[in-house]
Amino acid sequence: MRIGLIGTGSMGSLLIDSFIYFGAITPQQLFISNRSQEKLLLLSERHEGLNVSLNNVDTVRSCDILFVCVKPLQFATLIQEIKDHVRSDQLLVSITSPVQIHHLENNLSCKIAKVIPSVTHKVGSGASLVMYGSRIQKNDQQILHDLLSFISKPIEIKETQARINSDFTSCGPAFMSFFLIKWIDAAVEMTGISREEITCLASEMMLGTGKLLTQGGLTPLQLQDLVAVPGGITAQALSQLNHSLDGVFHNLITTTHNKYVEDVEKLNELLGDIN
Ligand SMILES: NC(=O)C1=CN([C@@H]2O[C@H](COP(=O)(O)OP(=O)(O)OC[C@H]3O[C@@H](n4cnc5c(N)ncnc54)[C@H](O)[C@@H]3O)[C@@H](O)[C@H]2O)C=CC1
Ligand SMILES: O=C(O)[C@@H]1CCC=N1
Repeated sequence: MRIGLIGTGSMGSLLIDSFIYFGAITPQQLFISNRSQEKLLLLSERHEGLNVSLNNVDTVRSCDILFVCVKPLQFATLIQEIKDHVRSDQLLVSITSPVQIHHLENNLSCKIAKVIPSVTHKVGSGASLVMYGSRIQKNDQQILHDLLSFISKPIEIKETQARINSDFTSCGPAFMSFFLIKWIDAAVEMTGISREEITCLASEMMLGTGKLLTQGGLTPLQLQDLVAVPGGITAQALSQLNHSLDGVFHNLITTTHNKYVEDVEKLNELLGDIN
């Protein structure tokens, strides 16, 4: 199987590194291109045998599955460039939530899938969100599922729920890190503990919490109740947090969804059928 990847920015590069590191594919099976050369050179240095090009059409012509890892508003130019070169037997995988499957099926003759990855795949962890277009066969689903399983836990979702799901899976690591940064800042400022020491403890705590939720058979509520015994320190702090965080998550979801709708509207204009 030959894999193509266009757009070797942060997520494209992470997918390349992870697919190779976790043994999904060899560098020789990968054909990649990017608008600028610098990131391609860095990837070539890391992975001997990788096939690199500055020409996206070379990438399209060389592969069976093509990952498109450019930003939403960069799709129109790219589609214009590759649309006459894709084949009906090829599978194109887009990794960004606002570009809709119908935008791609309207403009490209190949099979289309949408996968929202996560930075957590760098360590072979986290869920990848998978959505299939109308031309996808059972066999294509199996191939994509097997490939993603090397680096993640693939979960099929409805495209209408891509935003809320990726709020958790792909924005989530940034949200959780933001929460930790604020908490660590306060700890350093108020107690004088070293940032390195408390960051190390906080990271171990996040790992352990994640394991309890994924492997330890606990729901978040059960976990909370195990720690927050009535009348204890945690229970008191949680009551304060509950008060302080009132409305925060509704605002968070409103913000991600408003930005998503804004992007989809721009894409509807840009990706109406391109002739
Ligand atoms: N960063 C994350 O955690 C996640 C990102 N995504 C999605 O991945 C997409 C890419 O994000 P990043 O990698 O962070 O962006 P980025 O800006 O780092 O990478 C985009 C790359 O595409 C290249 N590019 C743009 N137009 C091109 C073209 N016509 N031909 C060839 N290369 C072209 C750029 O030179 C750049 O290297 C975004 O749409 C984002 O929503 C999805 C899930 C998670
Ligand atoms: O929906 C997306 O495309 C993104 C990238 C990070 C989170 N969500």
